[in-house]
Amino acid sequence: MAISYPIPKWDRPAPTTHELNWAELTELPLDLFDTPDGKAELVKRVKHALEVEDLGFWSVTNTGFSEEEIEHQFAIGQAFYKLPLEERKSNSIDAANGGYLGYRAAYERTINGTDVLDNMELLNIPKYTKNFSETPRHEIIKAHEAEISDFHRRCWYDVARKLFVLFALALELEENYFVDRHDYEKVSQDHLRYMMYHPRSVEDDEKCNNLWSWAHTDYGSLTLLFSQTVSGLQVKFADGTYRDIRPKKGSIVVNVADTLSFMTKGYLRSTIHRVTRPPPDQAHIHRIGVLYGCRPNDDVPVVVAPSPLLQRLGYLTPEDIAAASNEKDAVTAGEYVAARVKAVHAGATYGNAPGTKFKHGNLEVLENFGEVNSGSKASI
Ligand SMILES: O=C(O)CCC(=O)C(=O)O
Ligand SMILES: [Fe+2]
Repeated sequence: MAISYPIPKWDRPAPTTHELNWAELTELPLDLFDTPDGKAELVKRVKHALEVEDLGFWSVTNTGFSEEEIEHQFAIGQAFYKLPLEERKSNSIDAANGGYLGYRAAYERTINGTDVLDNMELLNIPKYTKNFSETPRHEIIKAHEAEISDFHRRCWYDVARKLFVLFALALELEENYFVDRHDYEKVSQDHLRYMMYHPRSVEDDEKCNNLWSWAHTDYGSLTLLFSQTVSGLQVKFADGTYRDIRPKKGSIVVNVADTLSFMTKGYLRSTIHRVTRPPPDQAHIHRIGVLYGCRPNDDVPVVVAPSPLLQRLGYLTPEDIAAASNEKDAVTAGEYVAARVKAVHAGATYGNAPGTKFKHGNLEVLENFGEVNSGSKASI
C-alpha cells in the first residue's frame, strides 16, 4: 500500500527585529507584463537595475502565486527534511559526473581550511516533462506530484519566461531569443529546489567567517528565490558592500547567473551573493528555502547574443561576433553547468580559496569572490 505522506502546515518564522543593512532592489510587478505600456515599464526597470545600480538582482512581485501556494511549497520542503536520512538519500546527485538533480546531504564535506562541516542540504527536482518521466523521484515528491509539478511549470511559464522576454527586449533582440533557448519542454538542468541550512554553533560559525554559503555566482541562467523571513542572504553591490535581502511575502528574489552573463558579455550581470549566519534572533532556526534554478537547454551553445544594444555599447568584439556564427565549436550550456557542478560539489571540501578561478573552454569565472589581497580566509 502506498504511504500517504501528509504535509503538516509550515509556520513562517518571524522576521528579525535587528536593523540590517537592507538592499533596496528594483521591483518588477509581473502583472504589468500583459499590456504594452506595462511591458515597456518593466523593460525600463530591468535596465535600471543593470545600468544604474550595476546589479543583476530584482524583486519580482504579482507573479500569480498565492501566499498559500508558496507556503505549501515550504511545507513540502519541511516535510521532506523530516524524513529519515536514508530515505532522503535514496536519489542522490551524481556530482562526480556533473549531475545536480536529486538530493545532496549536509555534513559530508568540510568547509575549506577548517574542520567545520557543510550545514546545507538540498533536493533539486527535475522538470515535469517527458524527458524526465523515467527519472527517479522520492516517494514524498511522487505523492504530491500534482501540486509540485504545477508549481514547477508555473515557475517557468509564468515567471522565468516573462523575464526572458524582458531581457530580450532590453537587449533589442527578437522577443523569444532567450525563451527559445530555455524551452521548458526540452532537456535542461532546471530544477525546483527545497533547501535547508542547519543552525551551527557560534564557535563553528566563527571559524567560517559566519558564512553558510560562500560568496558566489549561480551556474545557470536565472535563479528565482521565493522570499523568506530568515535573513542571511546578502547581495554584493557595486560599491563592494554586502546588503541583506529584505523579506517580502509573496515576492521572488531573482538573479542572473553565469550562462546568461556569458551570452551578454556581462550586461546581464551574474551578481555575487552569499548566505551568512542569520541575526541572533534567528540563528537557531532551521532555514528552509524554495527556489527555481533555470539553465539554458543542455544543447544550447554558450555564445554571445547578436544584440544591437551590446553592439552600440561596445560590448561585442569582432571575435565575439565570429564565435557567435560558429556555434558548433562553442561549449554548450549542459557541458558548462556539469563541469561547474563537478568542480564545486564533487570534492571533499566546500569552497575554494578566495580568488580561485573556474575555467571550462573559453568560459571563466571566479569560484569564490572573497577579497584576495589580505592573504587570509578571514577576508571573505
Ligand atoms: O539560501 C539562500 O537564500 C540563497 C541560496 C543560494 O544562493 C544558492 O543556492 O545558490
Ligand atoms: Fe546562489
